[in-house]
Amino acid sequence: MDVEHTALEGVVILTPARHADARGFFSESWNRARMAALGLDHDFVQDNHSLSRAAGTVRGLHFQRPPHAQAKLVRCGRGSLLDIAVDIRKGSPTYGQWASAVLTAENGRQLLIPEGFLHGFVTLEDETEIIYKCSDYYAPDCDAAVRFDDPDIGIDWQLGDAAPVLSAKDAAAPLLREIESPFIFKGSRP
Ligand SMILES: Cc1cn([C@H]2C[C@H](O)[C@@H](COP(=O)(O)OP(=O)(O)O[C@H]3O[C@H](C)C(=O)[C@H](O)[C@H]3O)O2)c(=O)[nH]c1=O
Repeated sequence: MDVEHTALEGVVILTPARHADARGFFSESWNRARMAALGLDHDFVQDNHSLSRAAGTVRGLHFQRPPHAQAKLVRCGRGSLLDIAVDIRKGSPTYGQWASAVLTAENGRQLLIPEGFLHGFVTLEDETEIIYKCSDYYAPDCDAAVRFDDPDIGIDWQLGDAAPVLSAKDAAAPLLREIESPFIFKGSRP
């Protein structure tokens, strides 16, 4: 499996091996022992899968507050998307900074996002499906969001002049500076 680190500590781009043959390919999209051997283990308990019909759909920037904070392992099942992580760990040297990866059904790339980060994505083509593992269960009372277009974060969503397809919840989300992040930076991983 190929492992590519990003500017955000703990946010990692993974590309599992694909075994191609005349029928197509086979890939172990997640192997807990292999992730543990890389020091990237998380106790995932829930798989999510969503379909976005139109290119230019933005979902995010979301997180769940403790005690139900979630690490996520994100991949694209159909189409293509730009996946985004934003560091909101207070005291982090990269607080408010973002990292991205283009995930497509073709490239098989995945983005690992630890607890303490916002997650969002924009679809790059119609009929895009995202599939991702979460390290805690859905907890609506802990569900939280930050504006996708927060100028202090300054994400390039590659939308050009087009307005995104956005949920009412996401359109009404606060700016990062308007929330109190519940996450504290604990220094580099051991
Ligand atoms: C997240 C979630 C949602 N739902 C229900 C609640 C709503 O009835 C419906 C749509 O929920 P929402 O509009 O929050 O879905 P997204 O906008 O795709 O939100 C997700 O998108 C960003 C990118 C994420 O990383 C999070 O997993 C999550 O916030 O699914 C569930 O039943 N279980 C769940 O785990």
